[in-house]
Amino acid sequence: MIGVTLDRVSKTFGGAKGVEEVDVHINPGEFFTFLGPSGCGKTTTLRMIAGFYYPSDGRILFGEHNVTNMPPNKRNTGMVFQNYALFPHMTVFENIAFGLQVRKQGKAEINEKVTRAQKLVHLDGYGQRRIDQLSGGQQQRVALARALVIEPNILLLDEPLSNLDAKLREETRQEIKRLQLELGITTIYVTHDQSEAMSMSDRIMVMKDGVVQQIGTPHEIYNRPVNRFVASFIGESNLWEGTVERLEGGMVDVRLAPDLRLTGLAKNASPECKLAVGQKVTLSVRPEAVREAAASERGEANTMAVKVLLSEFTGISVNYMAQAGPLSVKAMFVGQGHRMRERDEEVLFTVAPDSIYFLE
Ligand SMILES: Nc1ncnc2c1ncn2[C@@H]1O[C@H](COP(=O)(O)OP(=O)(O)OP(=O)(O)O)[C@@H](O)[C@H]1O
Repeated sequence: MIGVTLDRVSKTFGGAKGVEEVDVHINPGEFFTFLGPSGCGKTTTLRMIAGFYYPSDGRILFGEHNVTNMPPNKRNTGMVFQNYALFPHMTVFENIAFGLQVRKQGKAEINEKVTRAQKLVHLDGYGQRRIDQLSGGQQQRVALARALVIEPNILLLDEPLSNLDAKLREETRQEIKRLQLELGITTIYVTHDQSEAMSMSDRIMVMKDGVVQQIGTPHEIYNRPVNRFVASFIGESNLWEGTVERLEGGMVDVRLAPDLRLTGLAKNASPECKLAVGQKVTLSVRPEAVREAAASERGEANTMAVKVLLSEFTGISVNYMAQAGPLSVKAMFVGQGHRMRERDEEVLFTVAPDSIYFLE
């Protein structure tokens, strides 16, 4: 198992910015994801690791080994592309065997390795099928087997699930995770789908406009986003703007409207957010952190009277869009105990101080 280091790696395309100074170390055996919207630079970064692009600046290391200018076929990476890039008129066996034949391995060895790879992705017995006789999910597994059969040091996956329907996507994502845990292979995964990133990754690198925004575990990124972009891109969040009114004993009071003030903990602030009296800040509150308050809690700190604009039942939760004065409030109640409120009903909502996160 080896790790991957990107040492201030940049890529420009004829003067246009691709990615800027990506600086990260991916640990041996780690499942690491590049996450961000279209055009943020995740594919460009992956392609530099594969060797399809060379960086304009910076260094790429596999373990201690500098591979910055090494051609792709010397890097021993296995790659799965969004469109799989399989040979449609060839059989499953021939597709999986291709990389081994290029490496001039013996027939018996190829047979054995391909059979093992087919088993690994649950395609035993499919060797003689042609690719165009397979479902999308099966094709995806052929692409995975083809990447793994060469026993790569690093597995690179570029949006491998985006051509699958929702149910198959879910199954295949568990399948990829199972394989990765079984093989313990260092894996770099590219996606724009935050739920995919959250459920599969050891760590995530969130990117925007070619620039890394945050690197952390799913838990850190979800609970301690560094800025508004990360907070709104990863899951849902209420983002409320206000002014710090009081800062005392580790507590922060923020005025959001003439008759609405919320109190949070000063320690729950992103590194970029400097809390000071008079300072404008953004409060990030996850919908599932909003709770319904009892009538007896009216007037207490952090309790707000809201008017329901929209309520929906999803099977798992009841979701609300509501209004508290000028503030839009998204809330989510999970579980059976909640009585669903109708449009225009007045309800009391409350937010625990420790579930408020302060952003710049
Ligand atoms: N070969 C290229 N020539 C010129 N510009 C490029 C090239 N490849 C990427 N870019 C530019 O670099 C930036 C990053 O693109 P990249 O494909 O890495 O983004 P991405 O996050 O993978 O997006 P997507 O999910 O749409 O593939 C974009 O502005 C893109 O237009």
